[in-house]
Amino acid sequence: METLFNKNSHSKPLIIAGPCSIETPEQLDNTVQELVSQGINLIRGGVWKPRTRPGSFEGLGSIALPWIQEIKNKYPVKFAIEVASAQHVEEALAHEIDILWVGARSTVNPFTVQEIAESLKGVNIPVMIKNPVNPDLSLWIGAVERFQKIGIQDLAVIHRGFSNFRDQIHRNSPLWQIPIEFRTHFPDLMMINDPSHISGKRDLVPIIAQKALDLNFDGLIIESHCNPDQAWSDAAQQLTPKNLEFMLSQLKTRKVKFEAAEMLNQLAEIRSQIDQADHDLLEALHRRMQLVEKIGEYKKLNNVAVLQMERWKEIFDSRPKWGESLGLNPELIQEIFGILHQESIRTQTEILDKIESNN
Ligand SMILES: O=C(O)C(=O)C[C@]1(C(=O)O)C=C[C@@H](O)C=C1
Repeated sequence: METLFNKNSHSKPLIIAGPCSIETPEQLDNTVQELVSQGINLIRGGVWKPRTRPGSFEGLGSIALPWIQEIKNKYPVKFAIEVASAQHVEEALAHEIDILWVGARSTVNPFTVQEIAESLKGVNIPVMIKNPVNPDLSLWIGAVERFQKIGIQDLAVIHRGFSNFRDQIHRNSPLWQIPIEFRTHFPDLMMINDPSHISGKRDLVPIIAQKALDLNFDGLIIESHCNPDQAWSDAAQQLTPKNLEFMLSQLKTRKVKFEAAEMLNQLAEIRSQIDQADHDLLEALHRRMQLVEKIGEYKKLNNVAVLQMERWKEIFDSRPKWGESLGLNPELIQEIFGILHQESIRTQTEILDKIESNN
């Protein structure tokens, strides 16, 4: 079966672009015309828009669907929209929509995901699943599994970032470690980045998009509008098709792997040094834990509390400084020692409890 989301059939990142929301037939036509002239043939456009608060533009709904059909008759494009219910799916299929996506607010709800998946039983259509709004890897994995179980094979996922309370920079925090970990579970699934929703402002879009390519994402879904400042939704983050074209021309695509033999030799050499450094690190860690256990026994013998705030504070203050003088990021060192201290407490508590129960 021919699939759209096949990692091996795309040499360049897959680009999906289009307006946040479909507003008028003219806005849709003008935007698509410009995108097509740049060679973009996968178009996105919001029809039903789940908004955080009432009063924001929630999409035109069903009346926009025939406009999409007209656009598809006029231009050689495939069209993607968001669906959030079985009813949406039915209407989208009736209007020959080519690609569906499940939004971040739907992915959080297994009932909704299941409903959408079941409405697609026996249908051969590409589906993209956005990460849930909250940073919950299992929910994202679960959503993919629900579609796989129903038999949907042409699947991709979209990393659109996660809701946050105080991230001053991003609209949705990228928390890159989550999509990276996701990929360890589904290495063959295409992972598409959505720099528009992560950044929330157009100046930041290229930076996020480049970071995604540096991390080997397979594609980008980007909001583009013929007149972004007048957009009915997400005005601050949409790019004109011209700006999008410029941005795409500036992005550097990276090779997935080292290829040349000489590079591979050098890489193998440096990696073996890393192996040695990691080994040293683990031995040092082992030594530290043995000393911590020794103090644990001593604390038990003398009936002294596990937590020693003064000493801990001294460590917490000094280690980041030591690290910094070696050129290491002090915040990282603080985090590492925080984890080590938790482990010391756990180990020593175990020692104290164990000896006590033997008495
Ligand atoms: O110095 C001690 O008392 C220890 O047990 C070691 C250690 C540590 O991990 O460095 C562990 C627990 C204390 O709160 C302070 C420090």
